[in-house]
Amino acid sequence: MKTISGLYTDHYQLSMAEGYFLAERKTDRVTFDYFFRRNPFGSGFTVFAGLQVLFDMIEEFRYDSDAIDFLHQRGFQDEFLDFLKNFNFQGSIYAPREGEVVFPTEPILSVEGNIIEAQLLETLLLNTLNYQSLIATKANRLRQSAGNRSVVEFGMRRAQGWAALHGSRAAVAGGADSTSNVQSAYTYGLDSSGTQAHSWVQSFGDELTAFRTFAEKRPKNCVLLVDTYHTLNSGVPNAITVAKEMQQRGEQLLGIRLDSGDLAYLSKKARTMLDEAGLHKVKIVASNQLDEYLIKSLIQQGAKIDIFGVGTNLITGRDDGALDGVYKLSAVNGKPTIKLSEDVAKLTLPGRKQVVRYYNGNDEFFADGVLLAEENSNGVKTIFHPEYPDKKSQVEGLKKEILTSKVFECGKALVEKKNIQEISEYRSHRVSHLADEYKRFEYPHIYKVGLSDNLTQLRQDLSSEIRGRQ
Ligand SMILES: Nc1ncnc2c1ncn2[C@@H]1O[C@H](COP(=O)(O)OP(=O)(O)OP(=O)(O)O)[C@@H](O)[C@H]1O
Ligand SMILES: O=P(O)(O)OC[C@H]1O[C@H](OP(=O)(O)OP(=O)(O)O)[C@H](O)[C@@H]1O
Ligand SMILES: O=C(O)c1cccnc1
Repeated sequence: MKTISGLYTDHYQLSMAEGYFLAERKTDRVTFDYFFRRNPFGSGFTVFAGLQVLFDMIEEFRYDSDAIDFLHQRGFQDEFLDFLKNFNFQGSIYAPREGEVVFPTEPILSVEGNIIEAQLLETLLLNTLNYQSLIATKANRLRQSAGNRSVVEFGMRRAQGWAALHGSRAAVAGGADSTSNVQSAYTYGLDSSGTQAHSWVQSFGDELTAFRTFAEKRPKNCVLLVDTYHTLNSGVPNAITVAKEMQQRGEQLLGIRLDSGDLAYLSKKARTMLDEAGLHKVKIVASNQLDEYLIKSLIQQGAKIDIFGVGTNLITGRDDGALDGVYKLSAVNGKPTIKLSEDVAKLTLPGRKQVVRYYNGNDEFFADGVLLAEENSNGVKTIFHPEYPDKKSQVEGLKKEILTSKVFECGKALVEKKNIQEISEYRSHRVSHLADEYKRFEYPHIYKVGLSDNLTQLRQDLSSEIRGRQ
């Protein structure tokens, strides 16, 4: 299958691009903002992920002769197609680092460029950032539940097709330790790991022979699946026999895997049996429709599980099909623009903006302020609720940082590429700056995102001006 990055878009983006070109607007300068309106999974925050993948894809965003022929057949005009032949994105992108903790309403990322290049990027950008941020947020919840135990992503077989390639990467960025997805591990430098399936045991018929053969042929990182016939009567005893044989050869059985039944009960029993056989180092892996709530419950039940394998619920972002991130036009040729809505929550934020993060006295994140780009953040004393401006927070004198900076310019990323481990560490470090109330799974405290006075005023003025014209 040949994919052409420039065609990785919705048809209407190309229709508009052609329209802008033919209307001689190709030099118009615009700003688009990426933001979402609701944290997924009822979370108190979202983990921003996918940025480096987006950069790689933008750097390759081109139209080769096959793409041009294809668009020609679909009725796009020669003049526009000649323009596309030389297309490459030359705009700028402002964003936080991948792995940042982000919140609804704030413009997480802004694209500045000519109207055609900024428009053509929309679908690719939303497709990449929405899905990876969704999965990274889910993985972070699993990480929170699992504490210092390991989490392995097992979901490729249940993913929405090729989404698994990005999903596994986002899972590791969000806090999983490794993945079963070999393609994603290869593409993105992730740790891959795995155990064995029931088919291995079934193919031998005799469980002991199955375990023994696996251990003899693949002694390194050997994990035996113990629930094909009877976990406590045959699986664990046979694994113990093989573990002892391995010990005699100077080898170490890494673990056993439980994949059905009461995982708390079975893991405790299995741990006792392994310990009584002196096999304290053999780890217990558990899988079977796990999620962050089940992992929390298993730990509360005293389950003796060292490694959680999580598939379906992680890679599909259950129970949220998507992060609702959108890409909205906020300025044209230096002039702020707004999209009106009867629903105040859906009014867009006009103009070029910056996001400032404020800290409280305990070095925890206190609130985020959305300011106009030209504002001096030192002059901003108060931020106002985006829907109810009567609600405000004082931010004068608080420690602060500018969250977004220029990260892409003239067709190239400006920031050094981080490996997935570094992205995950950054996420972990940033999450540690959030107070526990925001990390609660049920009804977390709502983090404050406020607008500066100037931005509130600009939004109000523009809305009134446009409504006055209707
Ligand atoms: N101690 C426990 N507390 C809460 N939930 C558990 C516990 N043990 C297992 N579960 C979960 O209960 C669900 C059903 O487990 P069960 O063993 O019935 O699975 P199953 O899919 O029917 O088994 P099989 O794979 O053999 O068909 C799974 O999601 C499993 O993770
Ligand atoms: O349950 P998940 O979180 O999605 O994790 C992945 C599942 O995939 C494998 O099972 P498989 O697909 O072979 O079938 P099974 O569930 O019937 O064991 C594995 O044994 C896990 O049970
Ligand atoms: O390695 C495993 O045990 C594994 C991998 C994918 C799905 N289920 C289990």
